[in-house]
Amino acid sequence: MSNITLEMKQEAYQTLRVIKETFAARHWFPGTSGNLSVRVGDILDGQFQFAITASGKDKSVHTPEDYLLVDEAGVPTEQTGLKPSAETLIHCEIYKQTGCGAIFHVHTVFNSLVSERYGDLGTVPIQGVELIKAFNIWEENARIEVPIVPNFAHIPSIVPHVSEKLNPTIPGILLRNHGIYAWGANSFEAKRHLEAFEFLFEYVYRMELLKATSL
Ligand SMILES: CSC[C@@H](O)[C@@H](O)C(=O)COP(=O)(O)O
Ligand SMILES: [Zn+2]
Repeated sequence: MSNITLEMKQEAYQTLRVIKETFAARHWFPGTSGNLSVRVGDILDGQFQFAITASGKDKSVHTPEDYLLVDEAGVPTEQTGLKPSAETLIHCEIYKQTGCGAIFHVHTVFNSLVSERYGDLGTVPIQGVELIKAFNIWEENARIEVPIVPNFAHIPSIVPHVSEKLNPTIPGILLRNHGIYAWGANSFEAKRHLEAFEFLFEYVYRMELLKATSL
């Protein structure tokens, strides 16, 4: 599509590169897991493009073949031998539902454990923890519920669950025993949200353990 300039594309790739390096240093991409995307340009009549990590790459290293541009259907918009992330359709759906500007997905032990622990409930309830303010929720003793959707090897089967359970006031969704998708208006906000979720999941895990061991 012609409205994306080379500069816009390069800026998006550079943004992903910096985020990727930062998260890799935290060991947030074990075993090639995780994927990152940023929208490039506006959403016009439901059409948009975003830069996304290529599938199956070692996200702890940089190569000239780490990213590509896709459209709102997840189809590459340029000639490339690269395959977009296997989970591109989840990114497409989140962009469509929220109009956000960046989406980051990581697998961590804490987000996986917590998603499994609360999987049958369908949400992770969290109340009264300061980091909830990172989601722009400022009320006293705020309570949030982070949605959890089932995980399937067949990614298109996950998408309707994301559409159904996505809560526009909570910028993240857990895939059960898989990982989290967090998003924001831009990469700065998506990073803030992801960091807050990870803090809160570790808090929930440790608090449960504390309660269980101090009985
Ligand atoms: C290698 S385990 C992780 C994958 O199955 C998947 O969940 C993931 O997050 C990365 O897939 P990718 O296609 O590289 O974006
Ligand atoms: Zn994943």
